[in-house]
Amino acid sequence: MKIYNIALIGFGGVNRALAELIARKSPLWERDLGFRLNIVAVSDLHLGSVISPNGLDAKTLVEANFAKGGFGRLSGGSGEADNEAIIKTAPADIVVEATYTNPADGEPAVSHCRWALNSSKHVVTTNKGPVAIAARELKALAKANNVHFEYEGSVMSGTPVIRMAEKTLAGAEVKGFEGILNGTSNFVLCRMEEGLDFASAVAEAQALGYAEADPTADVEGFDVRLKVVILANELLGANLKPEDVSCNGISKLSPSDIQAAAKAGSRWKLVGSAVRNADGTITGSVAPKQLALEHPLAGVNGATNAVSLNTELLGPVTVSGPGAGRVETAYALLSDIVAIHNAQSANFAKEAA
Ligand SMILES: NC(=O)C1=CN([C@@H]2O[C@H](COP(=O)(O)OP(=O)(O)OC[C@H]3O[C@@H](n4cnc5c(N)ncnc54)[C@H](O)[C@@H]3O)[C@@H](O)[C@H]2O)C=CC1
Ligand SMILES: N[C@@H](CC=O)C(=O)O
Repeated sequence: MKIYNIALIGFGGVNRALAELIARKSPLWERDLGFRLNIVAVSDLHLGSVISPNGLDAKTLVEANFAKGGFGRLSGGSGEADNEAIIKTAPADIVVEATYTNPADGEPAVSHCRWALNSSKHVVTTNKGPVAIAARELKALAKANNVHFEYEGSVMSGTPVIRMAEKTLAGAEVKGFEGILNGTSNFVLCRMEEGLDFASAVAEAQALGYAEADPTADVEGFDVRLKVVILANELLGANLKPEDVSCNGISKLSPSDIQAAAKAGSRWKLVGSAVRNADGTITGSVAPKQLALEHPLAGVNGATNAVSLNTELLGPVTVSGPGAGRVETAYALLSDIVAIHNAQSANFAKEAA
């Protein structure tokens, strides 16, 4: 049985959900996926850090109600989050980066990824900052160190988009895309259609684990802008930076705008898109759009996301599924680890042949 030692950087909603899944699903994963995940270190700004070379019990980690600095009470623990030491020295095969997304410069997560890759540890992350801002550098670093940098959860949480488009649609020639790429803002728009006020709808999205640490990123479109950059760079071969993508959010939409759209047989949606122009340049944008009810994105509700990829050979291909949520996003981390495991198993098989 293959065992992957993992270090969790950030122990908020997503990484905690991954630990919960490890506690509940390990026997199933051993049987169906052929590996076991062993948590050897955790570091969190609020809780501190802990290394345990033999592994920490996932159930205990999740169930213990740690106070601020609480990891300091554990054997091998400290009340401070010493991310750099944890990432560089913990006996981990895989670093799971799920600290907060910084839309400005991606830090400190970019550094977390660099430290891990330079220590020849694989990185799986749901953090959009390092992917949107430093993917080229981090992919090159991963290649140089013969490890993987995987980030399926950075767009549409656990719903497969990046790997699906790259692997399953290889050769179909993606020319552009448009989608609903933020669960919080879509949830807020839907709740406002039901009569809730903006602030209460945002508070609900926070309670459900959909929103960013600072929900301004959700409602002002900054989060979608990062996702447009990620998809454009991955699927269209662009080299966009966040500041290249025009960005408007939903915070200026009033309840009367929303009611007026309903009367006119349409709905407001926050749409992220990118297109390859005739001269080969790529243009990306984020903007609220009033979509007729017949539009394929108009019926997408709550924290569900959807993206239509416009391909040369198939026309539009639309993927829809959860765009946010703790367990849904933890699943993306598992899917990244499965991808690493499958690639490694294929390599071993090739070497053995
Ligand atoms: N929750 C969701 O639905 C989704 C989240 N993501 C991304 O996944 C990441 C994690 O999301 P959540 O767990 O929901 O966020 P969260 O806010 O619940 O947890 C983040 C955790 O990271 C810790 N943290 C912050 N800065 C740190 C640092 N410098 N060092 C160590 N720990 C630090 C915080 O104390 C907190 O416990 C974020 O980047 C988010 O944008 C991506 C897709 C969906
Ligand atoms: N806050 C984000 C989480 C996923 O990226 C969202 O609401 O979509």
